[in-house]
Amino acid sequence: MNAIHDSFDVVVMGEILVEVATDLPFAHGVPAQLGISGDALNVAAAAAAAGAKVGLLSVLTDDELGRAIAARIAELGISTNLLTFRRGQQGVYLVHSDPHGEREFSYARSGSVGSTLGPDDVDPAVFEAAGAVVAGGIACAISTTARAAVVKAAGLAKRFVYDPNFRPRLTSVEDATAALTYLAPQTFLVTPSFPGETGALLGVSSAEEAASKLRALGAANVAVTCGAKGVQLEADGVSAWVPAVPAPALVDQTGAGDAFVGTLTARLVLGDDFPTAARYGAAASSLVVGGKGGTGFIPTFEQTRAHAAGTFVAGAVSSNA
Ligand SMILES: O=C(O)C(=O)C[C@H](O)[C@H](O)COP(=O)(O)O
Repeated sequence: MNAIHDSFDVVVMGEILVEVATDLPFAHGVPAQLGISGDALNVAAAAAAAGAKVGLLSVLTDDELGRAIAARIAELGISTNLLTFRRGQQGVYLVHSDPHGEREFSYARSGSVGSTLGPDDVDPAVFEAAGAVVAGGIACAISTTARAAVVKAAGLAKRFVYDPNFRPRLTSVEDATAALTYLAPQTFLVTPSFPGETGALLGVSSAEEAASKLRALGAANVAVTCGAKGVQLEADGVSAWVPAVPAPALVDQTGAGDAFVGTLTARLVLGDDFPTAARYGAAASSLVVGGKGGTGFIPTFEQTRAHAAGTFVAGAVSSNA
């Protein structure tokens, strides 16, 4: 066992993407902003900002670009010890945000180096020791090896957190539902979004029903994110509604769900109870939408705490990309 790896509060796994973000419909082309993102990095950045010691298991290209991405990961306060470098091509995605902050994704990632993540990359010593392990439906969708890596991690983790993150351009409803159903009994926490994922993957029409159905499938705890309204919790045997914290600025919703998951997971591992941790998650998520792209603005925990308490100064939102 490697002592460096023993003490991660949170380990996140998945593919890191180069992000091309634009306000214009793709048909109108540039201008666009370049960033480094992907669900796993967004979650890891939020967890690190929330005070957790975070490791990110991901595969990068063994070249200048891979090293530049690793430098950005370190800058976000995330350990680079779990990164692996291999020959291959870096995955890219384009995100178009409309004036209401809604987004559309398009991908160039088929066969990418990130999708070569596999079970051999999952070191049992690291995953058993972590306070929590976070993985999602995107990792399950990008390749059979990445899905096998998630399954192995779920079997090792003390607290396995699964975000279904259904992406119709990457996977079918059937496969995404199968992954969720298979993994649910091993989860400490599942974080679907309402109404999109809960309708498509669970066939339910309310957040409460989604939580009950996931509990019946074996999930220990559930947090159903309901966008700008709030979060339905079914946790520690108690149902609770956590209202959203209004966003001071709306630029791009990309990464809002991931910021919630990362902050919630970090705060739970650091000892907060579910409603408190979810309130911080909601506050972080409502600040992240003030920046463009998944990691365009990651609030510090001081900013998140102030926002959760209603004392955040709106002018403080600015890009820290
Ligand atoms: O689709 C993918 O593969 C990505 O990883 C792109 C995005 O960075 C996250 O998916 C954003 O997720 P939200 O927090 O739900 O906005």
